Amino acid sequence: MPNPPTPLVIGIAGGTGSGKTTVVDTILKRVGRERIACLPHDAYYRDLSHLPFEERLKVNFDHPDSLETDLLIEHIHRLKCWEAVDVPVYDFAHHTRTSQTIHVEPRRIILVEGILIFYEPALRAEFDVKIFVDTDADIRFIRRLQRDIVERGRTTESVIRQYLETVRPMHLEFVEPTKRYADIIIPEGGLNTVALDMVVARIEALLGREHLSA
Ligand SMILES: Nc1ncnc2c1ncn2[C@@H]1O[C@H](COP(=O)(O)OP(=O)(O)O)[C@@H](O)[C@H]1O
Ligand SMILES: O=c1ccn([C@@H]2O[C@H](COP(=O)(O)O)[C@@H](O)[C@H]2O)c(=O)[nH]1
Repeated sequence: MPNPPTPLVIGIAGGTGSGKTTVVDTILKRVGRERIACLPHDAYYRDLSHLPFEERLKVNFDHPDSLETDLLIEHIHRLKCWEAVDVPVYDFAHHTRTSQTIHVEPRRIILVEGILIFYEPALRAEFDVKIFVDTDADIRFIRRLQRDIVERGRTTESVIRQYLETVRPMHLEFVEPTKRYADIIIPEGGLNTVALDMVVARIEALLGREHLSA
């Protein structure tokens, strides 16, 4: 029996609200969920249940230290060795890790998504393909405002305050500069069908070649 091929690891970065999740969803739909293992960096936010709720609100969630990146790297290594992993489930309304996990089986393609995934060299080195979703800040802010109120239990005032105090300055310091590491930059995110056609075709070509040589 030949050894199974090492999975291909694709990183999808970009600012908050840029359309990363939409890009991931499109790839899952078009390539097939059964062929892809997904790891959102968001799931690896540190648990803040030891802090009173008021203190949690003061945390800078856009600084690289707020995420347990070592655990994400460990999970990528295990998936690359064809071992399953249990991914934490993060609660954005309470800023805590829940007691649940999501069991992720190893697949030929590993998709990793997050605002800061190209920042730390050790994580950046894991990616075979690096994609940056590039969307203007005003559009990203409007999308975030709508999403955080509907899905993350926030008020308009809290979204604006957080954006001005931490999200925007951290984006300029830690996210935007990592665009230079990208192999592919997708303007306007998940509905850019021309760019997504090219990414999907590349993945299909890789999987197809394996199928033919199997
Ligand atoms: N190209 C687009 N045009 C319009 N709305 C979009 C587009 N891409 C994403 N959205 C919407 O914007 C919001 C944020 O997108 P999402 O993919 O979750 O961004 P991210 O994962 O980068 O934070 C979602 O409500 C999504 O439906
Ligand atoms: O407890 C938390 C943890 C994170 N955030 C914010 O989430 C975004 C990243 O998620 P996207 O889906 O890429 O928007 C980041 O900007 C953090 O500020 C939070 O608000 N609360």
